[in-house]
Amino acid sequence: MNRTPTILVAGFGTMTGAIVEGWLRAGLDPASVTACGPSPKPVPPGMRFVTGVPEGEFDYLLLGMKPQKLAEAAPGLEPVAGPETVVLSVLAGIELSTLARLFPRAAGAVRVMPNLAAALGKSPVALLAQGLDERRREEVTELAAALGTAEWLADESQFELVTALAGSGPGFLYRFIDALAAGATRLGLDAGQAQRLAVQMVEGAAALAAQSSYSPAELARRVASPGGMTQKGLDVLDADEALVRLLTETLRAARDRGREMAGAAREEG
Ligand SMILES: NC(=O)C1=CN([C@@H]2O[C@H](COP(=O)(O)OP(=O)(O)OC[C@H]3O[C@@H](n4cnc5c(N)ncnc54)[C@H](O)[C@@H]3O)[C@@H](O)[C@H]2O)C=CC1
Ligand SMILES: O=C(O)[C@@H]1CCC=N1
Repeated sequence: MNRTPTILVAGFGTMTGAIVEGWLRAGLDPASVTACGPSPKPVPPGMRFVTGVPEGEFDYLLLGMKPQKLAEAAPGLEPVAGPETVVLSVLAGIELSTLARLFPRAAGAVRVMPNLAAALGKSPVALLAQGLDERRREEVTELAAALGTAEWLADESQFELVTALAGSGPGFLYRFIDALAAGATRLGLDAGQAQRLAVQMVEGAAALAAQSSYSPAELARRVASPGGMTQKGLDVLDADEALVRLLTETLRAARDRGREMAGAAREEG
């Protein structure tokens, strides 16, 4: 990065905490990050927390409160979002037009959708922007890349679906891991051992999928020896496309809730 940008995090919670952890891990100076909110929160060494809204200008205002709290918080934050400030929002279901309405003087607005693996620099980071010049777009890409893999979207209509996949996705995967362990426990394995085996298996399998030249479908085929055990299990998941149908409905439900929240925020304007 050509400069160390100053960042105000409004709403220092689970997600923005993971983002800041990822940035610090990537070498960002903690003194360049300030967090603010209604009540004091512990922050990493070298970083500042201000109760309320601090004075001054920041290169970025990162919004991290619950989407339903934005309308209440925005008027107090607007004074810090001047013509040099880019608003970054991880808020599910808050559209660029809502951000532009609430922060009309800002240099631009970016929807950023990571997940909690941002803390490890291993999150996909979906991005969609309005009003950014090329220099700020490059800087935003670098800030996102420090958290994992930056992925610019061209079309806001896909954003809630991408949120369901990349943002909510870890929640679904954790449920899957839990279900694997629960299934093994029901079949007789010790619960703690089942959970350890399931987590270690997923860690290795995901790492392999991420670096392999084979697609996940091909990797599954390579695990399943013809006439062997894995194929019998896959047959259960594949019967009537059971798993694909279940996950399509899972993503649809999450996406539709995002659209609902977007509609509610639009109507508040
Ligand atoms: N948890 C996750 O995995 C992900 C969350 N997100 C988004 O991140 C946002 C926050 O979610 P979490 O971190 O899970 O929630 P959280 O409850 O952990 O964090 C929210 C923070 O906002 C603060 N806050 C409340 N009212 C405020 C106000 N008026 N001004 C400033 N700060 C205020 C709270 O004190 C809290 O620290 C949501 O909008 C969500 O859509 C996005 C992607 C993934
Ligand atoms: O559950 C939510 O609404 C947020 C969005 C993605 C992950 N958590």
